[in-house]
Amino acid sequence: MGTVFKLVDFGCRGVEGLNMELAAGRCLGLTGPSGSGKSLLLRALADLDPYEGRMFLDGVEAVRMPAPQWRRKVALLPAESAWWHDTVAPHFDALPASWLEGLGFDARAMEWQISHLSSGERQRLGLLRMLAQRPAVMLLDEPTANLDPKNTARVESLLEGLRRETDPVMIWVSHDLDQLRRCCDDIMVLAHGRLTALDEAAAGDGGDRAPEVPRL
Ligand SMILES: Nc1ncnc2c1ncn2[C@@H]1O[C@H](COP(=O)(O)OP(=O)(O)OP(=O)(O)O)[C@@H](O)[C@H]1O
Repeated sequence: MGTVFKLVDFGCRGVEGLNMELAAGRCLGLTGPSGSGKSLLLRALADLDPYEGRMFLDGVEAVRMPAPQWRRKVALLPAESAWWHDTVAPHFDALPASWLEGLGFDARAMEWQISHLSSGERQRLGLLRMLAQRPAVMLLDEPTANLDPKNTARVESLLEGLRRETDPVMIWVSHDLDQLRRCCDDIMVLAHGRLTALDEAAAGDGGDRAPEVPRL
């Protein structure tokens, strides 16, 4: 299977010189100290913030695609999702009932007032809204940060099922290393403007060496 998502000399606020290839179906875990730039990196990958260098999806460079089209394909789940209608339903064109149930909702959730949602409900519905776009690349910014263990398990299970069915690329930001070990193929640490494999970072082996180019 060919490369799906590729970064060449990619840089944004806080990260530079990033070269990476993520094949379809791969999930990259991304962790690092608070304020190290993980959210900013995801925003740049979604073409929501300025970046340097080049990024490609299935060989098509981002600059060759209208930004809204890129963002539908390379979709960001932000830590705080934005809502613009009064109720849930108008934010969705179509949503499989199994996904709704998988995250612990029933059809009545579609009628709920946005202003009445708990932070965990917003987070889970925000994830469903992103998934409903059927993106090729999912940029998940702490997707279970507001959730209890039961709902965390629901989210992990739904995403694992989708990985098996539709082969998206995922970049999953979290401070929970156990979660990243459960859900991701590889884990990298963002610190001081560079990405390092978790094992290397843990061994304090980063030194001044340039990080390996991950081909995942
Ligand atoms: N629009 C902005 N302009 C300037 N600086 C910003 C902007 N947004 C965030 N920052 C700063 O950039 C740094 C990285 O922020 P970012 O939100 O990416 O961190 P993070 O690694 O996701 O942190 P956390 O783990 O706490 O969520 C922080 O110091 C933050 O204050």
